[in-house]
Amino acid sequence: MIKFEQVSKAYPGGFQALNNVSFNVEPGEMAFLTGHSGAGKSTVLKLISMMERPTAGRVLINGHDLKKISRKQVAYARRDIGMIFQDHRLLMDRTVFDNVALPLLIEGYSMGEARKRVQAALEKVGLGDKIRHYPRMLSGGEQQRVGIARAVVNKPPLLLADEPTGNLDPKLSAEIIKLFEDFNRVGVSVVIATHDLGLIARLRYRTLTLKDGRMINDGLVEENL
Ligand SMILES: Nc1ncnc2c1ncn2[C@@H]1O[C@H](COP(=O)(O)OP(=O)(O)OP(=O)(O)O)[C@@H](O)[C@H]1O
Repeated sequence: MIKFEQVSKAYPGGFQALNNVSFNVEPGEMAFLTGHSGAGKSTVLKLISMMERPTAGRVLINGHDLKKISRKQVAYARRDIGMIFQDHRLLMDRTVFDNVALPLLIEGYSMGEARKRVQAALEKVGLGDKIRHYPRMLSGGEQQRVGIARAVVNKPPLLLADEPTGNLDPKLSAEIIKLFEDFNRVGVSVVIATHDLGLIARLRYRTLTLKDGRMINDGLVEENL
């Protein structure tokens, strides 16, 4: 699903955010990506989602070398990736429906089809009765769920989450992780970047650990601690 081959990334100005990073994520796998602040977690996610390009090495998604995807093709290729952010990035002056429908309407779905799919996505995240609400009427955990519904509404095979539980207490965090597990159980590949080691220690998932831009460990979390 995801393959990094000796990937390095230097940002303009010369800062080396990633140094010779190699790893694979198999189709249907769920993995955590961890490391200290500034270790390079977000950079890995940005390279997968084509928001940044590597300065060396290759990133492959489903066998496609992302270097060969032109800027024009990026939006099309991104449809296979659902992104979830810590700050959820919802449009606060739009309803839950408008927020979740956005990727579908951009893709050209009819309003009728969008309505069906948005309702189904909201039901999967437990918010079937909140379609007409505005995000500010929802709790932080519920807002994060709307962000997840928006990420999954067009059924991408890959979900990338950047600190999805960063603003939530442990109980709500566990509920959000459970949602990712539900999607993973039906075959979606999931990569979650987090520095919450307590959260991942309770779960037995593969953990990729970055330190100063290098991959220092790739295994179950017990091996990392
Ligand atoms: N656009 C950019 N331009 C220059 N430097 C950048 C840019 N984006 C990130 N960096 C630097 O690259 C390094 C890695 O950043 P990255 O966001 O990948 O880390 P992270 O592990 O996700 O950190 P955090 O947990 O704090 O979000 C940091 O030192 C950061 O300052």
